[in-house]
Amino acid sequence: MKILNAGQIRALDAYTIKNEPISSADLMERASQAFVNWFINCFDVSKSVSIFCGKGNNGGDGLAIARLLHAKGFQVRVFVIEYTDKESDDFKQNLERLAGNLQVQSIYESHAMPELHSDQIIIDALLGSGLSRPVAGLLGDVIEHVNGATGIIISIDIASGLYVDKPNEKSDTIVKPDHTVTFQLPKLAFMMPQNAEFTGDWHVVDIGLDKRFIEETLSPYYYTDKPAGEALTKKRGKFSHKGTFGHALILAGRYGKMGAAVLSSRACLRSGAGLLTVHVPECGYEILQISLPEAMLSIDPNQRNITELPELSSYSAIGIGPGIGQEPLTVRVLDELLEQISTPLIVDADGLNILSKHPDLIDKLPEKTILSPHPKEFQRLAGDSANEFERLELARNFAKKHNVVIILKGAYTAVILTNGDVHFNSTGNAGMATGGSGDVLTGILTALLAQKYTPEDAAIFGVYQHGLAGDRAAERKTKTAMIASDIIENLGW
Ligand SMILES: NC(=O)C1=CN([C@@H]2O[C@H](COP(=O)(O)OP(=O)(O)OC[C@H]3O[C@@H](n4cnc5c(N)ncnc54)[C@H](O)[C@@H]3O)[C@@H](O)[C@H]2O)[C@@H](O)CC1
Ligand SMILES: Nc1ncnc2c1ncn2[C@@H]1O[C@H](COP(=O)(O)OP(=O)(O)O)[C@@H](O)[C@H]1O
Ligand SMILES: [K+]
Repeated sequence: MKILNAGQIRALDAYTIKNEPISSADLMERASQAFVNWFINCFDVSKSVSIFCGKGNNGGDGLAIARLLHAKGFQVRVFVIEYTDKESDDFKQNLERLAGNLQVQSIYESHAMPELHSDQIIIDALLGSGLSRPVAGLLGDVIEHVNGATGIIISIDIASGLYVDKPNEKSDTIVKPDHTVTFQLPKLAFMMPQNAEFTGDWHVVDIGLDKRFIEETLSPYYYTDKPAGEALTKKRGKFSHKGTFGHALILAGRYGKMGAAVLSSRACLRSGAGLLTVHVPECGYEILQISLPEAMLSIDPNQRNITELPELSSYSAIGIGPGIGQEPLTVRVLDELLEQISTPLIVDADGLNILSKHPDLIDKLPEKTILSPHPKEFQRLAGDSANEFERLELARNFAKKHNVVIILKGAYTAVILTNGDVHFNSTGNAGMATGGSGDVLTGILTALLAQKYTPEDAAIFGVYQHGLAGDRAAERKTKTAMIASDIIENLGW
């Protein structure tokens, strides 16, 4: 799924109206109907509804939704906020259509806010994708009032006050919805952790905007939903043998951190690698042999740390980093690896921390190396950013400059390709915020690279499957109780 900016969404609306063709009022009706279909799936008529409308098209949606919900038997109150004389045509038309059906209450002043009971559902139709400046005055007071209510809040298209595609100031007044029901495409703002309280759970409803226009509109932002994720699955051929699926090498673990080696290695085998060799310090010998008999070992001469690079010629992909520490001899191993490697590579965890401390090594990264930092590791690698939009730009520039694939981990993990395209992941949950989850991802990615997925596909697909396994684990164990091993146990495609 593509993610478009506010200007492109406007153009998409206009194109659909002109080319379908459909009147703008009918398109609004279709959007409102799509919202109502979602709504009646979630709530029954025992709930009463209060709808707060602005005077643009988002407000127009609110009025149309009021009429449609009223017709379904819901008890509906409609409030129009009189912050301006300017009204959109479709707003006006829907206001007229309400007359006789429902009484509209105007709010002129901040001290005259309606009472909101906890069993009421509040629909926020104040401002949508047309937001052009921070909310102030009466509208701001209405938003504060709505945010102070205890009932469920649902924003139409986007929370009022939230920009579609650029950062808000911390001081901005923005609705804090429990749900956002957004039209046609997810919005860039929803991907940013800083906006979590301004999106709630968000749901995309199809309003029939022009598919070809979406396809042909250039955007660097994509959302890896189920169809996009599943499209990358490679089938295992009937006559395949273990040689078909590559021989992965993982360099991981040191004294006290051997779990990282076990987790990444097990995840690698569970992700379909034909063969796996794990290079570990001597202290890892028994641990690995006993916990993961399917893996072969390459034993470092050093008891506690990785200090020597194994011979690389038999491997088809390499993963390095989980739990390796940053001892000088380990740094040298990474340096030698970068000099010698001729296969796809993923660098994670301490591997990334080493790169941060030795930036000369960044220039040695083979093209399309995958780097998988969490936010802190990325900050060490690329520096500070004022907000998450800026961080994303920093990561896009880093990926382009160094010709690497970056996996910026977190909720909606961003996979950033060497051309700067960003694929936000749709799977995963907060139960994955537990030690070792990242090591599991390293193993998955090493396995996919060994199976000849391109680095781009490996990153998008691996992140998607990692999150999906996390979702299955959360369902079986709960988000609280799940641990990284549960993610591995739920891998499979
Ligand atoms: N035909 C269409 O274009 C469709 C539009 N739809 C709805 O229309 C919305 C976009 O409509 P609009 O472009 O009218 O945008 P809004 O409803 O967000 O309103 C924009 C208006 O508010 C003003 N405004 C912007 N920021 C303000 C602020 N901080 N304080 C006060 N006024 C402010 C603008 O100057 C403009 O007049 C979408 O979010 C969606 O809800 C849907 O009905 C689908 C179809
Ligand atoms: N709230 C969340 N929602 C979705 N995924 C998450 C969330 N928190 C963490 N994750 C995922 O879990 C993994 C954690 O990786 P990382 O921080 O490297 O963990 P560790 O270093 O403990 O292995 C990442 O893939 C990240 O995307
Ligand atoms: K809204």
